[in-house]
Amino acid sequence: MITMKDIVREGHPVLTKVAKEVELPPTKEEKETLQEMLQFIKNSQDEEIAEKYQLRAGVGLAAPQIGISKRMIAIHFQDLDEKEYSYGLFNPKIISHSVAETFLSGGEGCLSVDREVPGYVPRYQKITIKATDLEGNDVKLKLRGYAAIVFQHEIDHINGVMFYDRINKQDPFAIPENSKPCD
Ligand SMILES: O=C(O)C[C@@H](Cc1ccccc1)[C@H](O)SCc1ccccc1
Ligand code: NI
Repeated sequence: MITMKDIVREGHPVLTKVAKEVELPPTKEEKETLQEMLQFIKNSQDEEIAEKYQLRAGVGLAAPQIGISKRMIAIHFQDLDEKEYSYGLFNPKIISHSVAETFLSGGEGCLSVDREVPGYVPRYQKITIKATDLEGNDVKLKLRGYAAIVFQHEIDHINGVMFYDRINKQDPFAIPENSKPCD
């Protein structure tokens, strides 16, 4: 079972490397790892389990965050319309995106960053991604708003990009052109 001791923290080189494509079909071990990543996110949202194992709540996790430099991400959350997103994905890729941008007015956090980093993180408002899921199916997801933000945060991780890399250094709260807050 993955717990916080398995989460790599900022400063570790694996977080700023571009992770390797997973050769498909994935090995049994790669599938098990991705399943464990998804289970960690679900556990982190379960009050009792999170309390018992002192898990920090998360909605996504990328393999580099557990020290594995492979293109695998796990995402689990319900958006405000109660739509559930629960995916373990191999080799996710953004194949198209809007010009328009968005951001969370409260900024972003990260399970690998044990500090507050204030500022808006500009993200695309809409994205289309393709990937392979845990059952080996090709998936194509059209995402917008908060879901688009979560998936972009996790895809950044497999490209070695941390959320604070995207914050405007001169003015962290500058509102990017052609953007609107997501919340
Ligand atoms: O570190 C991670 O990759 C998990 C992040 C993902 C994330 C952060 C900010 C915005 C979108 C996605 C964690 O989920 S950070 C903690 C958290 C928990 C619940 C809701 C939002 C963020
Ligand atoms: Ni993160």
